Amino acid sequence: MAGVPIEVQRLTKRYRGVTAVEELSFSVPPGQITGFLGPNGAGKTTTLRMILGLVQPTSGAVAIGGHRYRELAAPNAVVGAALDGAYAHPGHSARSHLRVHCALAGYPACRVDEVLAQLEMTEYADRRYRTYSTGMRQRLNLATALLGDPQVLLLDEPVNGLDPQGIAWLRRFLRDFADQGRTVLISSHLLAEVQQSVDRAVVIHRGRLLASGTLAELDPTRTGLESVFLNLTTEVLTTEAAR
Ligand SMILES: Nc1ncnc2c1ncn2[C@@H]1O[C@H](COP(=O)(O)OP(=O)(O)OP(=O)(O)O)[C@@H](O)[C@H]1O
Repeated sequence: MAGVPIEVQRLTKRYRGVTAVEELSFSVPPGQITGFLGPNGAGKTTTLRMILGLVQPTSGAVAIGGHRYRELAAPNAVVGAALDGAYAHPGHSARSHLRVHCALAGYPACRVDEVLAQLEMTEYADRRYRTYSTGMRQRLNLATALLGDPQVLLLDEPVNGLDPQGIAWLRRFLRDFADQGRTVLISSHLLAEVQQSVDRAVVIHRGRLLASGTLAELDPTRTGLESVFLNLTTEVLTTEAAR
């Protein structure tokens, strides 16, 4: 299958009294890792949920390979997602959790062993979830997202709670995934950490786009995305104050 890009087109989401996302547009190309960055409350999770059709936008649209999520014939085989807060039954093992998800989605049962091996989880696959470290739990979320062998991977804050080894492992995994021509979008509020893992970034603040592009475009002097972000937000605040 040719690469599957994501196009976010003027997305807006308003809750009663709160504008979570406003007129947000950006592209996520295949074959690369795109960071979706911004501080807590910037609107990252709401946007990811709108991409997945879990939250209805107030206005705007998302195209995944040219289609809306709900128009995809086999959405889980196109887009795999691990949103923050996903969890398994504490008494289940990774293997039984994956078997249930595999059966529910109608994937061949062999996907469970394939994904466990792919994510190097075989060693603890039969232990109960309640005994898992944060890193193991994150990895199970990722494994669940991969069951349908998707072309697109959306991960909400995948670096949270990982130790340096876990971050390095995830970085290698995502690079390999993107090198196969697949699409990766990972959200994070840890700009400096994620900078080392991504090819491009979409930076948002208060639901609005601050900047998007390759790392070279966003940070030509290599001062780091954190200072780029601080400069951009200072500009926004100064402009707002001058109005
Ligand atoms: N269901 C909801 N009802 C009302 N407000 C909401 C709802 N969901 C999100 N919000 C608000 O929308 C804004 C954006 O939240 P969102 O969770 O998308 O941000 P985020 O960038 O993912 O932040 P975090 O990293 O803290 O999860 C916040 O002000 C949040 O309180």
